[in-house]
Order: sequence, then structure tokens, then C-alpha cells
Amino acid sequence: MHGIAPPPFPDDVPTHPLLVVDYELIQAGNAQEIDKLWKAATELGFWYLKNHGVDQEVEEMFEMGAETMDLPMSEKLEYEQGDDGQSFGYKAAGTNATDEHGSRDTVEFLNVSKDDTLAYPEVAHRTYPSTVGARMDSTIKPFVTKSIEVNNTILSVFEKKLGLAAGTLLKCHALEEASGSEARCIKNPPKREAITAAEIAQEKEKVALGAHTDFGSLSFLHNRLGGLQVLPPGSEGWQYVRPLPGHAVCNVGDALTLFSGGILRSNLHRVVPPPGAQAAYARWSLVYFTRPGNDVRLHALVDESEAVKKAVDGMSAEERKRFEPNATASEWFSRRIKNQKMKNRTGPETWRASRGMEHKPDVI
Ligand SMILES: O=C(O)CCC(=O)C(=O)O
Ligand SMILES: [Fe+2]
Repeated sequence: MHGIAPPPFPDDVPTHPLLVVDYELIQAGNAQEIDKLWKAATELGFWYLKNHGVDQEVEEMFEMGAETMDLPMSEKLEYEQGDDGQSFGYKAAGTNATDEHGSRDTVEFLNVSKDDTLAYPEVAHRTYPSTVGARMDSTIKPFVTKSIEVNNTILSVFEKKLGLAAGTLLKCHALEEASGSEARCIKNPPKREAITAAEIAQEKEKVALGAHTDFGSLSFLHNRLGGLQVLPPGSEGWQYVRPLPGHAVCNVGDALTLFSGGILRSNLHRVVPPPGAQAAYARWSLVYFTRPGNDVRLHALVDESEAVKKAVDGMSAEERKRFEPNATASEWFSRRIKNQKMKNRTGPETWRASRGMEHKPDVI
């Protein structure tokens, strides 16, 4: 982020191309662009988003993240995530499992709640390090507000495409309702040496953030260095997503997969160290997660949409059960958060209990 500019993403590393969606055209209701977004969201569940207009806010959020991670560890730990099954606060590196064997993640991050941001200076859920309060009004609120706008625009496209009445999905993500929605700033520390294409091919790189699907509805992600990988449907191997300047990476999470009866795809992804010479640099990323209101029940909206009903009717009985998890958004979320924590681990079963809508639950 600071100092010398990192080298570019290497050319000899295979990447998975994502469709590029133009946010301005989506806003303007351009039918062709809406079809492209729909294709991306239903086939891979990931796409690039350009012309989203949040660049300045993203830069400032990265500054806030760097200021926070530079605080003494003792201060950061005062604001560590609690045991309440919510993810807000600071997470130290190595505190989550990345797989069922208990390998540890290498990322530290700071999660700032949407509710705390909008309520500030009142406290909705919890307090944060001094660096957060100092930038709540100038940096965090503008980022959160604009990200919500972008994600809500996309939600309303999905709503229409699924044949749901206007406002059905937006109501599940009402601004004034308490939710797990949050901004996350992530730091993965640098490696001493470059990671070669041969090592990448042999999958020798250490996983920084284990294979997962996102818990909520929509993720609006900004990164600069490589490291994000997707496991495309039908593929056996992980593939890098190349960061493109000015382009966010957006993806669908479990809640939308559940609401849509699997029509919208919540795809597996993970983070490994950046490839090639980029590995010697700290990797920063920033996400805004839109998640349903805490009390919203997660289930396929079969009574509200013919398309969703048809999708669910076409499933095996076993598959259909996965789409009736009998959980509210907050129950779904806290189960996943708690069971990935190393300190709650009793064995492989703990990590397995953290799984969501992954199509290959065992992959790492
Ligand atoms: O850092 C990234 O590129 C992705 C982060 C991610 O997948 C997450 O925080 O859920
Ligand atoms: Fe993710």
C-alpha cells in the first residue's frame, strides 16, 4: 500500500477470466448489461464491476486499515472479536482454521459493523480502535453508504430476474434492521521470497484465508495484489483472479443462494499469497459484505417466485433439505463464525460444522 509500488501480477500464472460488468450501465437499466450480470451471478457467482464510483472511498479505507494494523498488538487485542458469534472487531492472524486438519489462517483483519457505522457516535454493537473513530465520519460512513447503494442496485436486478415482487430482496436487507453487514479490511503479511509458477502449479503456497463461500448476500471486494482464487464449477483446480485497476470483484454469498433456490451461485474461493515477486509485499484487501437482517429466515423463496419454486422442485430430496436450513441469518452466521475459530476447535468436526453452501465441502 505504502512505499515502493509492487510488481505487476505475473503473466505466466493461469487466471480465471471474470465477466466485466459496467455499473453505470446497470444503473441505467441497460438490458444487455443486466443479462451479463445475471450470467455471471448464476454461472460463476463472481464478476468484475467497473465504473462503481467508490475509488476515493476505497483508497481512504485502505489508509484507515493501515493505521489500524500499525497499532500496538495489545491495543488491537482490546477490540478483538467476541464470543457472541458476531464478527465485528479485530481478528488476529492464526485464530481461524483454514481446513479440517486445523491449519491456521495468516490474515489479520478489522470488521466494522454497518449498524455501528450508521449509528455513530452511538454504539449499536461494540466499540473499535481509536483509528476507526477518527475516520468514522470522514472515511468509513461514505464507504459503507456507497457500497450499500451499489449492492442494493444489484439486489434489485436479481429481484426482477427472479420474478420476485419489487422490494422482496431489499426488504430482507433493510438498512434500519440490525444485521451482520460490515466493512472488512484485511492484511496478509509479506513472504520473504517470490513464489514461482512451478510452486503454484504444485499448490505449495500456504493458504492465507481458507476455502469458503461468503456467509451473506453480496460481497463488494477491492484488492490490488493477486492471491484471490476461485474454484470454478466443474474444475478440479484453483485459479487466480487477476486484480484489474479500477475494477472491484463482486460475488454472491450463501444467503442469496438460499433465497434463490440455488439459481444465484455462492462460489468457493480462498486467498493464498500473491504470486511471483508480489509475494514479498503485504497484501491488503477491503470488502463490504451485505448480509440479511438478523431475524430474516434463510430459505428458498418458493412462495414468492415461480422460478425459485421450479429450481427447488427439480432438486433431490437431500439437496432440497440444504435449502431449508431452518436458521435465521444471525444463526447461520454465528454457527459459521464460531466453528471456524481455533479456540472452539475440538477436532475436524468443528471445522466441518462451519461449512455453508460450498459445493465441495471438503476442499481446502
Ligand atoms: O482478500 C480477498 O481478496 C478476499 C477476501 C474474502 O474472500 C473474504 O474476506 O471473505
Ligand atoms: Fe470471501
